[in-house]
Amino acid sequence: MSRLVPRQSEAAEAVADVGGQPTLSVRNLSKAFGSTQALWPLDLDIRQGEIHALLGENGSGKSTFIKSLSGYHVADTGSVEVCGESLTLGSVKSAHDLGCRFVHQDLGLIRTETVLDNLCAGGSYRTVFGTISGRANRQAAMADLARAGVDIDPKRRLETLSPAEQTAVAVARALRSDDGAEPKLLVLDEPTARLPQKEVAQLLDIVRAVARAGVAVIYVSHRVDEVLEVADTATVLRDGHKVATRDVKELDRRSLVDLLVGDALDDVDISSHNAPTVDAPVLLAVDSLSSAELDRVSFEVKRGEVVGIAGITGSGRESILATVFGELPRVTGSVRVGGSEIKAERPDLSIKDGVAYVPPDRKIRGSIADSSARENLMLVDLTKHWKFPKISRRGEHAEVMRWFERFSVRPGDDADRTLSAFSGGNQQKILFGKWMRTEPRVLLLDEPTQGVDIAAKAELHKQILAAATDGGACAVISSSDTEELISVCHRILVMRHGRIVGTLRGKDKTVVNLSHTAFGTAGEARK
Ligand SMILES: Nc1ncnc2c1ncn2[C@@H]1O[C@H](COP(=O)(O)OP(=O)(O)OP(=O)(O)O)[C@@H](O)[C@H]1O
Repeated sequence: MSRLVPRQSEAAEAVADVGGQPTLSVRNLSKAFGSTQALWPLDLDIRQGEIHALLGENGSGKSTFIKSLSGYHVADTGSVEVCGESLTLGSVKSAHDLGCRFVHQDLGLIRTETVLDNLCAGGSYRTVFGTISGRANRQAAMADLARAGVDIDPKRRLETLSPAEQTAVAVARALRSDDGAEPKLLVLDEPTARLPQKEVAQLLDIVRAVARAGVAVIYVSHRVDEVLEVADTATVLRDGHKVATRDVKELDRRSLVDLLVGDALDDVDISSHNAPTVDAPVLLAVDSLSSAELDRVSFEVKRGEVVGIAGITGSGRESILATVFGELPRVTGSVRVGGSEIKAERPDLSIKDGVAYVPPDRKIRGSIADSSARENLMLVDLTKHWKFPKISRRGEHAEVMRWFERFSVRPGDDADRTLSAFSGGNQQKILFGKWMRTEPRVLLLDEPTQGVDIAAKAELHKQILAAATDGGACAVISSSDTEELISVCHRILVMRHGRIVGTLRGKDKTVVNLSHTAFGTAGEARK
């Protein structure tokens, strides 16, 4: 059994600076891409053992900053010191040698391998007299894992671990010091973006453990509440400028959101939107749908309704919408939209019947990264601008600009740049626009706001609600973000072991109820 090391006192208090020198000292660091100044000259100091949150709206420059630290980008100006030693800008090796470590959202682990093999990836096994020693490696692995605050058997296969534990393995691997380069700084890029709510607390414990071990942590996140809970300090970027660096003790949710958006934020609250009337027609009817991961799932969604799907990883939540859409194979069951049958494995026909599906892994399935934002937006339906014998570029451009404005895509004036040159959150907005322009009757949204900043998230939520309540459509949202489901959905279907085990609506839609139902600890589930 794995166990997470109990939470201790605040990290920053536990570790004193060595000789008063910051672990990370950044001066005047800047980076432009063509005419886009992604990062204006930036100064930043981070102490040993400090958890420093980095926040900012989509396209504010967070990734550019981190990639300039890691050596992936060559910064245009500035200098970086790690514990007083100069980093060679643009050199991945220099960043590593000085102790900078990076854990990205996709973790870069092999699910079918053991924890030990993942930790030793790249061949860094311990040897005794030239022979790989199982015992020495296991002991070293346990020590590495303890550094990330977990006690996991290194012989376990990675896929048997919870998502938070898998993140701990990625952190432990990043913090290995086999080659003699002691880790000093750990950069975590949105580590909780894909975690179910219940595991967020575990992940935050891992971050605290790392800081207690004396490593400075840069914690990139869009989640304000998490930042307030775990970070000692927060830096907010906006349009490539540093807006502020604050002691988190001086901040509350309101003041941090104000720093982020520079304006009052109008959060979405489902209670201000009418639920569909009892006699509203059923738009989506799923009947006894089974697949490799689903077990006789049935539900209906009425016109005007927004329904959420919750559940832990492996519950069926991740595959249900792709199966309904016809992208994943079905074993039995039927899906009907407004009376017509949606065939299995024929997403092309689903689209014709008015179904839109926004997949979670937009980089793989949702978009063509090398095509322009305009081409991606127009992809699903080019007929609107077809004027024999060619496409009207002017009409197309005008429509693209309208979508850019509606979703505040940044930069907002260049739809011809490739999609991959937009920040992650802006790519998601473009992808969302692509489907919204087909005016779907049924919107299937898988993790629709992952990586999207707080203001854009509120805007996307408004658009989803408007599409359902005013536009005569309905929406189903599958999300690991419990608060998103609670604030946007009229009712939430909770999945476990491939089945719907409970439905939460009204006052029952709480984080606690949701977790209990998802984990099967709520007694007899509500139906
Ligand atoms: N390789 C690139 N080529 C051109 N422009 C880029 C490139 N990478 C980033 N940009 C631009 O630099 C700006 C900052 O982007 P960056 O990815 O740093 O934002 P971010 O804060 O990480 O956003 P997100 O939260 O959406 O990931 C954006 O305007 C983006 O379009």
